[in-house]
Amino acid sequence: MKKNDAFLTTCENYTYEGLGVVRVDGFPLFVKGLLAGERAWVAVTKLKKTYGYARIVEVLDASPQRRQPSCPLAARCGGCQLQHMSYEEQLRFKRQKVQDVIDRIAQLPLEVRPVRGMEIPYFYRNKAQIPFRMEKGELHSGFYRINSNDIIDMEVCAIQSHAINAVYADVCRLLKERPALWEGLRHVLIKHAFEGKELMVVFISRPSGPSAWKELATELMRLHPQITSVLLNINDRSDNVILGEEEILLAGRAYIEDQMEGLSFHISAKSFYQVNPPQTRVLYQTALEACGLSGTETVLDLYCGVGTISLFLARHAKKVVGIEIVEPAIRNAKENARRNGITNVEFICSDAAAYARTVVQEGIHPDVICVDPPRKGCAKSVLEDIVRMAPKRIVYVSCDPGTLARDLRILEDLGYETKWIQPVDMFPQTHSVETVVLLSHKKPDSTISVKVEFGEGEGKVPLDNIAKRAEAYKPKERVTYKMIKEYIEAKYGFKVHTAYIAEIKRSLGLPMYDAPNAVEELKQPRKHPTAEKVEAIKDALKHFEII
Ligand SMILES: C[S@@+](CC[C@H](N)C(=O)[O-])C[C@H]1O[C@@H](n2cnc3c(N)ncnc32)[C@H](O)[C@@H]1O
Repeated sequence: MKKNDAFLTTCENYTYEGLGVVRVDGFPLFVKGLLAGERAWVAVTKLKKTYGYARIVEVLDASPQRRQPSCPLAARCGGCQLQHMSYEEQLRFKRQKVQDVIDRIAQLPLEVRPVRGMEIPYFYRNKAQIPFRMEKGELHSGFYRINSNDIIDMEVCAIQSHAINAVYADVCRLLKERPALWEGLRHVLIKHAFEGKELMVVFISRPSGPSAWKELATELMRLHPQITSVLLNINDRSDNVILGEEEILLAGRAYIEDQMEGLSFHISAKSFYQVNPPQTRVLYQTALEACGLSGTETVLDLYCGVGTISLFLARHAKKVVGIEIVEPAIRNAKENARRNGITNVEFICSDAAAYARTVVQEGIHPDVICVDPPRKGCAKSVLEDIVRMAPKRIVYVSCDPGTLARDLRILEDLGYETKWIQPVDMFPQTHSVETVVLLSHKKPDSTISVKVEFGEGEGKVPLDNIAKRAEAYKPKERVTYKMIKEYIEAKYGFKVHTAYIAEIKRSLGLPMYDAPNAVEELKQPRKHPTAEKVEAIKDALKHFEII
């Protein structure tokens, strides 16, 4: 087989990212836009040792699940990957995606429940982060082209809320009239509180005086009275981190206010808030069901963001403690508790791992532990400390099935049994899926291998041992850039530059080693990795247990 060879073949199923999978004499080819069951002519575009990529030349038998994408940019934009699939097929694909990792990585004999989908799977996003760039004297904005850093000019997005689309249109128009602001502009972030009917606009720029921005903010608020917060965020970093440290309030207040299920929330520019409001209710309802609260339980909510799940659960529990690493999010969470008159909740700004360690050392045993970590999942030490706390239930909310499956395997081995797995579609039209899992203590006759008593004396583990064990989890082998590059090439089929790996490591605050071929001065400005490469590098860093 070689590049451009064409084959008549039938699509069997999908990859993790939703590409169609065909086999030619057993050799797998991944085809963008091809649906399961479709017979098509495909032409090879790229070949690797064990797999390849192909493009559709002609679909002969189109699937009844094929749809005309409602967004004209769908084929080029990296934002949505599944607009060519009916929504029913998207849900089927997502369930299978979770099932595959449960079978393969978690190795659990469990059937994943059907995905809880939404009624109208468009215009649902309450947050847009749009890159802006000046090129050849013109201002461009939109989304990144698939596998690239190029911007595709976008006017309307099919998954952002209508209000965000309307504000974005005026932001573009007003910016085009003010070329003095173009040079430093990097991104515009727009957040929309659906129930609160408020909007926040954040201009993210290199260092820039606020006066011209203030004038723009005033004009924007005049056009859209629902905008109650306009900020200038200063970001002079050279990596892919979107928001900088410094924030200047241009107009209104520094947060917006939203409501959900009778609770009200303050959301600031930097705090995490679920992006699909109708489905957030479904997600939290599912988490509540998993917690099985009767009103007498103490609950630990690790990775709590602005405290939404904590406050949601507090109405059904005796006490909830929420842990979050981002300081402004914890400030919002405390304010949210106060404003909602909820007194049985406490919020603590801490790294989840450090807090879990303290709870174990103090011998506290919450009845239920809920975790909702970022995509990288929970560190192994967090899972072990959770098990040491011996809760009756663990509720795991996850936005990455791969890391979820890895963590479920660890918890299973430590004595916690997965009871059910419920995916919820928080991101229609994209290949991402959220999942809620209930785990509970295995029956008394089964072994819990890490439940130990701490302290001095026979049969007890001295507290010093914890630190020693934590040390043992650090990667033992010095992982080289070459190993990271080889892993990425084998898994993703593309190469990444050493400088990109270094950039991501730096942005994550990881230790840097001397690069033997580093140069003092660059001949040309350094390029930045595409979003896809950033993900691949982070995945490799996770694989080698560097993060
Ligand atoms: C997926 S969000 C969940 C937020 C919240 N549960 C919600 O539904 O809105 C993950 C949160 O974990 C926080 N986080 C990331 N790393 C953390 C760490 N090491 N310790 C504590 N919180 C962390 C992030 O800031 C983010 O708010």
